[in-house]
Order: sequence, then C-alpha cells, then structure tokens
Amino acid sequence: MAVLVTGGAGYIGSHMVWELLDRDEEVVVVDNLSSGFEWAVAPEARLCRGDVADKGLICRIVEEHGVDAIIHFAGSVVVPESVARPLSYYENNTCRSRALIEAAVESGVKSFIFSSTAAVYAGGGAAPLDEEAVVAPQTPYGMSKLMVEQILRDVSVAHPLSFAALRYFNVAGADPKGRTGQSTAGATHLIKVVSEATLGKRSHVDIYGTDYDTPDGTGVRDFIHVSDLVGAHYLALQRLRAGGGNLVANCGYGHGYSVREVIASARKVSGREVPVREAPRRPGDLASVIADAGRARKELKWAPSFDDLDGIVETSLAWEDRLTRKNSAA
Ligand SMILES: NC(=O)c1ccc[n+]([C@@H]2O[C@H](COP(=O)([O-])OP(=O)(O)OC[C@H]3O[C@@H](n4cnc5c(N)ncnc54)[C@H](O)[C@@H]3O)[C@@H](O)[C@H]2O)c1
Ligand SMILES: O=c1ccn([C@@H]2O[C@H](COP(=O)(O)OP(=O)(O)O[C@H]3O[C@H](CO)[C@H](O)[C@H](O)[C@H]3O)[C@@H](O)[C@H]2O)c(=O)[nH]1
Repeated sequence: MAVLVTGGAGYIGSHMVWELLDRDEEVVVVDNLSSGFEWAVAPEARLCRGDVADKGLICRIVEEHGVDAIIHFAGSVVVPESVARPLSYYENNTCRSRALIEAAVESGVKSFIFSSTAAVYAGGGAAPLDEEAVVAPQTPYGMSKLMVEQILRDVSVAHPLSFAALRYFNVAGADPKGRTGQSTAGATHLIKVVSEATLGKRSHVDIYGTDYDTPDGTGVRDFIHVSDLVGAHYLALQRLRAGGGNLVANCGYGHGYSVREVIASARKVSGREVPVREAPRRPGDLASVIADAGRARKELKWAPSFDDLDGIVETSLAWEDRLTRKNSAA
C-alpha cells in the first residue's frame, strides 16, 4: 500500500511527505517542479517528475506501487495571478485535477484528499466561517478549487471513490525539525514576507491597509501551522481508509491575528527590527477571515499542537535562515 502525493515538492506537500514517512507509509510523489524543488522531497520518497494530468503515468504508478490513496496538492497558488491569468488557473487547477480524478477512478483508487481553500467563501463578516457559510469565490483561484470539490462530489456518487476536501485558511510556519519549509522565491504570504524582511532579505514589509474595521486597523487572518495542517490530512486519510465517507472541512484555529501582531511577533521572537511601510489596501483583501473548524475537530478528532503565533513565526524564521545558508552554499 502506498500514498501518492501530488505537489510533494512544494511547500505543503513536502511537509505531507515527511508526515507520512514518519508514520511508516510508503510515499510516491508526482510533481512537475513548476514551483517545487527536487531537493524538497524527502529522500525516502520516490519522486516521479511529471504532470498530474498524465493519466498513463498516474495509472502506472498506482499499479506499480499499490497506491490506495491520493493526496492532491499540485496546483497554481497565487491568487492575484489567477485574476490576471484565469485560463491558466482553470487549466492547471481544474482541468488537470479532473484528469487526475479520472485516472484515480480508472485505476481503482478509493481515497482522494484535495487541497481546497478558504477562498471558496464569499467572506465579508468578522464571524468565523463554518462550512455552511455562503460559498461564492471572489477570484478564479477560489472558483478553480470549488469546481474540483463539485467534481469530487459527483464522481463519488457514480464511482467507488471517497474524498476529503480540506479548506485551508492561512498556512504558515515550517517543519519544527527543520527538514522543509516555504522555499518559493517572491512568495506573497504575509509570514513568509515578514520572515524575509526580518532576516534582511527584503528592505521592509508593506502593510496593506491600516483602516480596516479591525482592532488595530490591519487585516486579520487565521494562521494555521503547516504541521497541524498535514496532521489533519493524515487523520482524513485514516477516515477514508476506514470507510468513513466524504468530508468537506475547514482547517484553521478559529481565531486570528492582525498584520501588526504578526510583525510584533517577529520582532519579539528574533530580537530584530522589522522595517515596515504603511501602504494602501490590496485590492480584493477582506478585513478578517477566520475559520470555524469545529467540523474537523469533531469528525477527524483533530487536535492542533502548534496553535501559537510566536511558535509559527519562530519555525518560519528558522527555515528562512536555513534557506539562506543553503542557497549561499549552492
Ligand atoms: N499556501 C497556502 O496558504 C494555501 C492555502 C490554501 C490552499 N492551498 C493549496 O495547497 C496546495 C499546495 O500549495 P503550496 O503552498 O504548497 O504551493 P506550492 O507552489 O509550494 O506547491 C505546489 C506544487 O505543485 C506542483 N505542481 C503544480 N502544478 C502541477 C501539475 N500540473 N502537475 C504536477 N505538479 C504540479 C509544483 O511544482 C509545486 O511543487 C495548492 O493546491 C494550493 O492551492 C495553499
Ligand atoms: O506583504 C504583505 C502580505 C500580506 N499582507 C496582509 O496580510 C494578510 C494575509 O495576506 P496573505 O497574502 O498572506 O494571504 P491571503 O489571506 O490573501 O490569502 C491566503 O488565504 C486565502 C484563504 O483565505 C487563500 O487560501 C490563499 O491561497 C492564501 O494566499 C492580508 O490582510 C494582507 O493584506 C500585508 O499586509 N503585507
């Protein structure tokens, strides 16, 4: 029995691979390395360089390795880019996922876990969003993911395939053992940007908007540590293998921190100055996005271990530092 992890050379996927190996699972990775790194894949996993839409490749891997479950992280992830290049996002995130699901059905894979996102919700209020909140993606990125959720729902009715679609809120931090982290240059995620600025890899952090209706005027987000996130995927895998049925569930902690609080945390944890510049609001940003993750806690018995902003920032800074030394040694 083996687990196929698509996008296993990327940020979240590379953590998933370590999580599975730590639990003695056999792991095969399919990644086209469009934004991932070969070195990010744990050496004990088998990396097949290729595209998730290559049905021949997927079916061959399923057969050769006895794959019983697919965890599908591969995709394009930059929200503003999806607004500028919608066709490319619908192609990579929706059409290629459809092809992968078809390969899963044809090769008899029974369990499928999909990376969905809080970007499927309309959002807007300050209250935590549960899975019954209004779903109305504001960007092609969010819609490209919601369409895959619907494909999975329909396919699971017609074929013996069960799925979990996990809707991530703001994923951050890095493996506490320092084995992997967020490595993409030019990333736009707040905690990555703050980590780079703290270590002098950027001149400053732009604070996008200081006049939101939030306690300190800056945007508030529910930051979930990547290790807790992949832990939820492992629980979802166990549920599906045990015949537990389909699940759509939010992944977040249920409370948020503002942009200023994140910057203050980086200053505290590092003891360094973090230069900031107040900037206008970023188009499309909401004031506050918080998860109600009651369903994941109830259905998966998910109990997070890293719900601590300073800890998240600390692991992110540690990885950033490691990455700097790794890149300068190369
Ligand atoms: N990072 C977040 O905050 C966040 C939030 C919500 C959802 N997600 C979802 O989680 C998943 C992983 O995100 P990430 O942050 O690790 O991104 P990432 O860019 O680090 O990883 C994506 C990986 O997929 C690979 N890939 C892309 N298209 C492929 C294809 N067609 N075939 C094979 N490989 C392909 C890339 O090379 C990369 O290794 C994505 O589906 C993303 O939409 C991420
Ligand atoms: O340099 C920066 C970067 C971000 N921000 C602010 O920090 C907050 C978080 O922004 P991110 O870009 O880190 O994340 P988003 O909330 O925009 O989006 C993230 O969460 C979404 C779900 O809500 C999707 O999952 C998406 O993939 C993921 O990038 C926002 O208020 C943003 O304005 C700054 O002030 N400066």
